[in-house]
Amino acid sequence: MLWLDLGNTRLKYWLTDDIGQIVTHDAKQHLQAPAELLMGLTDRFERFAPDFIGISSVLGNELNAKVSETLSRLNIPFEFVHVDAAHPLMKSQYNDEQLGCDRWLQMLGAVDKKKRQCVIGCGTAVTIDLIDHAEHLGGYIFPSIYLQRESLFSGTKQITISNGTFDSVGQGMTTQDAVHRGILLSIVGAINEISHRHPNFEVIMTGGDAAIISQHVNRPVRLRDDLLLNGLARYFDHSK
Ligand SMILES: Nc1ncnc2c1ncn2[C@@H]1O[C@H](COP(=O)(O)OP(=O)(O)O)[C@@H](O)[C@H]1O
Ligand SMILES: CC(C)(COP(=O)(O)O)[C@@H](O)C(=O)NCCC(=O)O
Ligand SMILES: [K+]
Repeated sequence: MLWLDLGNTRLKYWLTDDIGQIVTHDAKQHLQAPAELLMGLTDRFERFAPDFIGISSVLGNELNAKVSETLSRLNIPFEFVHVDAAHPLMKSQYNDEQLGCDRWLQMLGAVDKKKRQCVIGCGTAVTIDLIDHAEHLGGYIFPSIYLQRESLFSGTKQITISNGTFDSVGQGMTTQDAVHRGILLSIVGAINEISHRHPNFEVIMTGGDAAIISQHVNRPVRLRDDLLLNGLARYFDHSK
């Protein structure tokens, strides 16, 4: 099988064998041209001859149509995931026409009907979702640390583009530190507040910035990089 995750920043893919083991996987920035990036990967995909392609995309109809066009040339059946708020593994109270399919799949990949869970996706946007015994209660969406920094750079005169690091939530004494620490604190503080409000929820984090953010969270965090893949596998198992 070939599994694709088209996020706002990166395209991730996994090739898995008959028993679901990962044969190879990678993540690449697509620069809003995922179809062109896929075109460059088709040789690699053809060599593995997957019998099915399952796709998660949050890129919208126009880019999805281009992706479909590229994938059609492979002559391998493919299918995009559609959010199902009444899925047998997890019910959701969220507006299912709006819920991002990566968010939903990450939850589907994590959900455990015996637990209360808080699933945090740290991608282009940071998403925080609450699940109570396999019922999605809703959540929050924040701009990532990088999007927040860009908005300060573009919306102010005296804060100019700099390449600081997001490594502390202590107060800053320079503009660069104050910007990076303030932004990191906005996300970490929100996570700490939400986990304070929901003390019995297991905190699970995934996505490109999960490692940077999780270090400052004052609760034990389970880092999982397999959630979306797990969600895709669970989804296509149930839809056939
Ligand atoms: N090699 C990389 N290229 C781009 N972003 C990376 C890379 N490694 C880690 N990241 C981080 O991952 C984040 C994107 O995370 P990801 O989960 O791939 O997002 P999305 O699903 O929105 O595409 C970026 O904000 C960036 O900080
Ligand atoms: C919230 C998201 C932008 C996160 O995307 P990502 O950071 O993974 O690229 C995406 O799931 C999305 O576009 N969702 C639609 C809005 C919603 O979930 O309500
Ligand atoms: K958008």
